[in-house]
Amino acid sequence: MGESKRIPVGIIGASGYGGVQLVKLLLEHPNVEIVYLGGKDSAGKLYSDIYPHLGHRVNFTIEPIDTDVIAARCQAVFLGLPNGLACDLAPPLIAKGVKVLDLSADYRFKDLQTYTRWYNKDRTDGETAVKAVYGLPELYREEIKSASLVGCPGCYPTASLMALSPLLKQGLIVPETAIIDAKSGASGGGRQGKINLLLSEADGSFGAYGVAKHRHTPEIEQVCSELAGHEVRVQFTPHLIPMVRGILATVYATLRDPGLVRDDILTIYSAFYRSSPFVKILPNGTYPQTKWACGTNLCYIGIETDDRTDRVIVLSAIDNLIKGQAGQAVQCLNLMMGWEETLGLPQLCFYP
Ligand SMILES: NC(=O)C1=CN([C@@H]2O[C@H](COP(=O)(O)OP(=O)(O)OC[C@H]3O[C@@H](n4cnc5c(N)ncnc54)[C@H](OP(=O)(O)O)[C@@H]3O)[C@@H](O)[C@H]2O)C=CC1
Ligand SMILES: CC(=O)N[C@@H](CCC(=O)OP(=O)(O)O)C(=O)O
Repeated sequence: MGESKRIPVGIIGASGYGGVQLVKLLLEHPNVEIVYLGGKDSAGKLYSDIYPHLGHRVNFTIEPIDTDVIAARCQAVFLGLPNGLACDLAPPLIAKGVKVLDLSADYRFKDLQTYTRWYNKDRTDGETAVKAVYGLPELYREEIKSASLVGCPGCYPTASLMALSPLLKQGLIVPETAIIDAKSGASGGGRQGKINLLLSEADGSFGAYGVAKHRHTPEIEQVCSELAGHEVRVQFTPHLIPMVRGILATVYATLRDPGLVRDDILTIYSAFYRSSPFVKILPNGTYPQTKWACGTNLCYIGIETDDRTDRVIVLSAIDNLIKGQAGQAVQCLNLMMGWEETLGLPQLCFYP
């Protein structure tokens, strides 16, 4: 595709971590051209003043958010905003024919009452929300291809669901026994001044938060229930780990058939993800490290069984800002535009 065929795209929330990942990925994407960067407090600022390391590649000024201007300029727009804002912006954009990829939780839920309960915001955009597709290509690839509005999954749900989905879809586990123990780097909290993310709080320490009440729980349960064919409750515990990026999710569940061994499950996972270019199933006895996924759109999965406890243990590692956020959104855009799913998305990490 030549330069003139690039589609014009915008990024709202460009000054945030999701925004800057998108800028990097889209600058290197052969089929898009960034034509609009939007924000609130950052409006009027030169992008290179916020991110001087990009000064040699970008000459943008962040603009105030104006849906008429966005619709006039952009064919697709990424919303990288705090929860509760996209649901006001997406309806006018969708009505004007712009494809919307939302990185927040606003369009992840089928049942808006569940959203309101967990996110404490009433919704009046039901007509728009009903069009939204959950942006996990490994599960909803066909639906994403024809979507105009994609609610990209949270970082923890991405890591958790990549590990759990084959087990639930194939009925291999007792669903209610699933326990997800996940660890995230600090960039998962965004580019804001939060006390728990300060170096002096987070460095050299490691702890859980949101135990039995993290807002990603209902999102994970929504998809698990769909896969299992009945309502499923999971136990999800997130932890903040003193590193910048990456999530490792360790999932434990009781096998329905205790005779199932690791090799059988590896075969099932390989078949389940055979058309998913970003999923790497690790061979026997290899367990993923977050470092392998960092900077890439990959999800590494390792599997073990324990014949003493009749449990399966599945580990998945992603980069929370790429496969867990901006990269996944670009993967969805590729599908929505009918392009190769892997276009413009890194598959080799910066190592060590
Ligand atoms: N970080 C992660 O690992 C992941 C995050 N997400 C989700 O993606 C979204 C973006 O996250 P992240 O990039 O980390 O967030 P950041 O905190 O890094 O950035 C938030 C952005 O939102 C803009 N913003 C904040 N308030 C407003 C407002 N009232 N009106 C307009 N713009 C506003 C800010 O722009 P300005 O400075 O101009 O005000 C900033 O660019 C969130 O919904 C988050 O939950 C999803 C998956 C993973
Ligand atoms: C380490 C850290 O703080 N992580 C964030 C996850 C961010 C995310 O994915 O949130 P959304 O669902 O709102 O998009 C958290 O637990 O709140």
